[in-house]
Amino acid sequence: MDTEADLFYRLLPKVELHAHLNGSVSSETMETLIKRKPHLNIEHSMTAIRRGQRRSLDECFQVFKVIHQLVDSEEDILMVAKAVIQEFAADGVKYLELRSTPREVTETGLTKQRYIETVLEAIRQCKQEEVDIDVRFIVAVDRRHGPLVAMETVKLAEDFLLSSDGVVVGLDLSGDPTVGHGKDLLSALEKAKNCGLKLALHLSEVPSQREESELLLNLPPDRIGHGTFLHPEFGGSDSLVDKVCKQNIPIEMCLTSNVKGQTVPSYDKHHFQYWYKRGHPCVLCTDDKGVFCTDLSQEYQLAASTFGLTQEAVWMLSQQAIGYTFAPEPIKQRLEKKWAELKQQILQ
Ligand SMILES: CC(C)=CCNc1ncnc2c1ncn2[C@@H]1O[C@H](COP(=O)(O)O)[C@@H](O)[C@H]1O
Ligand SMILES: [Zn+2]
Repeated sequence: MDTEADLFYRLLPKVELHAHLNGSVSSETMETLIKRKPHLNIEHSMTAIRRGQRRSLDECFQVFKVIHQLVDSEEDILMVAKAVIQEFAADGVKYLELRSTPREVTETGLTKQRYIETVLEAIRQCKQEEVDIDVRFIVAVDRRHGPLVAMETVKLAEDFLLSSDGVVVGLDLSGDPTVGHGKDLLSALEKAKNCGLKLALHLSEVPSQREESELLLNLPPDRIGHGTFLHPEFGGSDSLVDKVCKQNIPIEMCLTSNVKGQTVPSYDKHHFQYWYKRGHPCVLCTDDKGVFCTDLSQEYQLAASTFGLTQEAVWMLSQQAIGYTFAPEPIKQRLEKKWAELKQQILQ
């Protein structure tokens, strides 16, 4: 049962800006998928990292391979996307930017175009069913697939930017950070930026990406995912920190993901502290709520208890996130209004 403190975090209106679709599948939905495909012999323990468990980055990426086997048709994607949106709404998320890598699967006839269309259909159905959440979509580029695929994905994202009635807002760069180099993807990312797609890039998620981060920060991205190793105490550099600060680029922080994926040794050592203290734009996110068995309320609660944030400070954190969304100005104003209306009821 929820305690009073839990209730505050659940009722707190929240903005989620860093959520990978296939990493966000809940254990309930996973049960359904596993039952649908018994021949794959997949057990639940292969798709989630539970409380107290830690995995290497490599092992974490193996988990996505398993999930991708379970989610490989239009029917699966529609079900998974609708469930994920409904779960975020039930957790008090009022605005969600969902991201996903379009895939093609020959056996099921899935194409990258249909993949995106199906996610957009899920968003449309949730809106029609009056789920209390505004959802936008960020098309993801998996760095492992190299420059040609990246360019193809950008073209697809550009088409949807023009035809999706404002639902497709940006481009993500993600995938195993130890594979490939950002320099090979620069021209695709530049093209995306030039055509009006906002850029949300995973940056310095692992050590030894200084050179790549310098290059990508020159674009510059509109938001940074993780940015764990940007600052000098974590092996980054003053020049990287300067660039991020001068351009005031918001950083998406995913505490549990970083602790369970072992890029950060413990919650209290998380780089959230470094940036938050400087007054830099920080936004708390889940990354992969299904894989890491968390939700956004829990991430806010963890940040508050670890770093001693008052409820007022937590409220500010969630409200400021509105400013870091890729939503157009009228939507931001609508969200500001919603936060103002809820403030008196929730913040005592
Ligand atoms: C391994 C670990 C600690 C994960 C958290 N950090 C991550 N870093 C980079 N890319 C990611 C991460 N989590 C999810 N992704 C990307 O999101 C994909 C899953 O969601 P989707 O299929 O795009 O819908 C993964 O295959 C991967 O490309
Ligand atoms: Zn991520």
